[in-house]
Amino acid sequence: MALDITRLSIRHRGGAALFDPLTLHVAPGTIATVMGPSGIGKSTLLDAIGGHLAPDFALAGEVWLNGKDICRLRPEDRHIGLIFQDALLFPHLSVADNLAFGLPQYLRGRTARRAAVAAALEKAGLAGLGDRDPATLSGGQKARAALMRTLLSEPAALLLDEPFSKLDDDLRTEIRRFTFDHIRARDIPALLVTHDRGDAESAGGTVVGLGQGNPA
Ligand SMILES: Nc1ncnc2c1ncn2[C@@H]1O[C@H](COP(=O)(O)OP(=O)(O)OP(=O)(O)O)[C@@H](O)[C@H]1O
Repeated sequence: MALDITRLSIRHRGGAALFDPLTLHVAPGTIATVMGPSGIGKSTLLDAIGGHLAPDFALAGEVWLNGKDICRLRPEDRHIGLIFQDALLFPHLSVADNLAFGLPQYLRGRTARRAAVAAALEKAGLAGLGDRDPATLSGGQKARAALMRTLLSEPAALLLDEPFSKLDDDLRTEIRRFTFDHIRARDIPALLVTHDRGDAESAGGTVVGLGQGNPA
């Protein structure tokens, strides 16, 4: 299923629009990149699509996913996965339990759930590390675990907010390839916010620049 954004704009209540209306088609298995100056509203755009827009912002336009306009749906009904700059793993859960947290409710039975987590750990190069405390993982291992947890929830689309910006150069290239390969393999649309040209080139999809004051 594609992600279709139609004339989306966000306004601070009582203020001007953050950026010119955005229209963007993101095909399944492709990664579109959103760039633009600091403060233009890139993270706020992802908040709006994910359903986490702060109440002091107002939204206009449409976001279509799975054949419906998701703008009025609760965040949990949108089935959108989020990946942030910090690999957000729960510190009080083991690595395996972190991944299990992403599993869909319909997957019943301890054996099936364990098998799904083991397969994901293996894919992420984390086999044997399931019992670890997340704090003992390296930066790259944390990033791969966080991605796997999100993918296990079977998102219909993925939003990535500067996901590689805290990784050093070698790791950045590796984790970027790992992340993009998995998105393509899942055949879901993804939207990437980044300041890095290399990220945008590696994503290989449409690149849009958010701007202000251009005629629509
Ligand atoms: N909760 C909030 N209430 C009021 N203004 C906010 C709130 N959150 C963000 N803003 C403002 O909204 C604008 C957009 O912020 P946002 O974080 O989306 O920008 P960005 O393009 O992601 O920036 P950066 O590239 O620096 O991360 C900024 O001017 C910011 O100060």
